[in-house]
Amino acid sequence: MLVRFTKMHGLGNDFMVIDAVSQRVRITPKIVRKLSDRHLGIGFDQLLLVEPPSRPDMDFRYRIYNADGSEVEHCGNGARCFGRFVRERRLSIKDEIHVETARGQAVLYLLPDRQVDVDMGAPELQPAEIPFQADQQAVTYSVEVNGESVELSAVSMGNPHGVLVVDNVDSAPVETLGPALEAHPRFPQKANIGFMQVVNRGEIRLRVYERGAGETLACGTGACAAVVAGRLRGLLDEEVLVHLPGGDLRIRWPGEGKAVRMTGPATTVFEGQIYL
Ligand SMILES: N[C@@H](CCC[C@H](N)C(=O)O)C(=O)O
Repeated sequence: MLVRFTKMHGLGNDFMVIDAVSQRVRITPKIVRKLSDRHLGIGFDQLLLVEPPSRPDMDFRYRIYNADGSEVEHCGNGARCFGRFVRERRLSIKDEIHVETARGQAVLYLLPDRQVDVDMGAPELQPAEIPFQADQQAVTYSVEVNGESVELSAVSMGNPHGVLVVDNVDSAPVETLGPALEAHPRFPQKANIGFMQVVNRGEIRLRVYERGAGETLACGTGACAAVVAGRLRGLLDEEVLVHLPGGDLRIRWPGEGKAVRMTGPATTVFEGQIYL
């Protein structure tokens, strides 16, 4: 089966995007792992599959697979690339696009200069919903890992995140604590782990060790989770500029029960065809 695809990225978090609206595609975890290989395949952090919606009030459904083949609930940078993709492939001419994800929905607003604004929905903070093992909801939790105790916030943006505050992201133990916390038993479905340095009340620096992909150049849901965690800890204002290794995202969160908004770029790199 010969399949057309587009290679895209959001601040260096890169994607293979496949139109499953106008072509037939069968994706399995094994195929995703093969395609994600940066030496033997296309190479990407996530594969995005654009499908017809299952509900009449939605424009599309979009499925997300991590490089390790696991299917996940949400992807912020992917949502922006998805928005540009449906416009560039003329699957939609709308500036406001409603999309179903594995655990909810997102609304995308296409802006000039390849910028996309995304309504990411309200964060979930109840431990059982994240999921995170704790007796009751708290702003931070002490977690034993690698023989030490770390303080983290647990937030779901549809997908699970743990967020640590560090003095300096450049020297943060992302390579050691990242994988250990990603697979920590208190995150029964694993988690994305963010390391946040607060620059001031309107600016943070962030590195994210992503579940199923390792450290990426940017993580959209990770940026939203970090701002939510920083706001809950009283460290940040409503609008925050998030500096990631691949570039900047603007995140806005008015507070509990309200949706998080994320604005940033989406870039097309090339188009191709591959036998699956
Ligand atoms: N890169 C993404 C998040 C992709 C999914 C994540 N690795 C997970 O397993 O939840 C983003 O930009 O949000």
